[in-house]
Amino acid sequence: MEYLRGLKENLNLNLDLFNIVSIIDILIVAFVLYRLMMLIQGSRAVQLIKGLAVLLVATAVSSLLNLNTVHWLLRQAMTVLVVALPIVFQPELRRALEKLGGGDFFVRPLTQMAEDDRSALINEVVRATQNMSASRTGALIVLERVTGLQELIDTGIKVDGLVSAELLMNIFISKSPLHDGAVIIRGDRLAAAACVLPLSESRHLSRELGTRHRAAVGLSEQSDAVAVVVSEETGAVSLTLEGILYRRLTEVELHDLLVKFLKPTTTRSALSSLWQKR
Ligand SMILES: Nc1ncnc2c1ncn2[C@@H]1O[C@H](COP(=O)(O)OP(=O)(O)OP(=O)(O)O)[C@@H](O)[C@H]1O
Repeated sequence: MEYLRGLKENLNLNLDLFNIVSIIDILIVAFVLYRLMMLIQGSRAVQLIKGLAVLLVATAVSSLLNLNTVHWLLRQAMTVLVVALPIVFQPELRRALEKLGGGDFFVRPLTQMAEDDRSALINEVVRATQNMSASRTGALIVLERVTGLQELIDTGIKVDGLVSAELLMNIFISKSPLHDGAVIIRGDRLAAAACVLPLSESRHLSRELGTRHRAAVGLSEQSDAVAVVVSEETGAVSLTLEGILYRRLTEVELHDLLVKFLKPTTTRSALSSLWQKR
């Protein structure tokens, strides 16, 4: 009897411990996995993970159906892949480790920032845009949402400064060495300037639009980022999202679109966009 009571108490204690420790454990793993997915999104690694998932499922199915030869072949392929992966993805791995060490891993995406901070950032972008529009200063400002833009950030020059209208205007002044190309904003930081974006090949774009606008549309076709363009020729302000170009925006229209498009994403929509075709 005594023994049974002791066993029960022991079990209860272990169950209590299991609950708290397991929940913390699961939360940590979920957070790390989520951040890892955000990190690799938009990079070549996404395609690779999809390929690996297919291979894993095929291996499991072949084992279940006793397809011995197919199963053996798939297992050999997996072994070769595991050895080849660190070599092929060496740049991505290095970047991920650098990010982890540099603290970028924990940068809060724009869409998940506190509302006041996001609203302050939008105001700075709108203020810079209006000033540059009035002075006909060409500009291309990219705001990262869920898709990681690390590969594009790497094409430019690292800035890593707090976003302000003054900083943006300073970068795009025509004599500035950083004025050519795009700036990319990640969270509340201006990550890099002079970045090269992919050009859109769309035939639906007006002929009067040059490469600055094509670059903004191109980026928005390949990622979920928002890009704001100020035309050097006309001072007109445009915004792109998902391949759509919103042209000749007033200050209020630009502000409202930014508020709308940068509103917080749910984890579900973030994850579903991770698996969208690029
Ligand atoms: N692939 C690119 N990525 C980022 N920026 C680019 C890219 N291609 C061009 N640009 C920027 O666009 C500028 C050239 O703009 P261009 O006059 O061709 O475009 P536009 O759409 O007509 O704009 P604007 O109305 O300002 O003249 C370049 O100096 C450069 O700063």
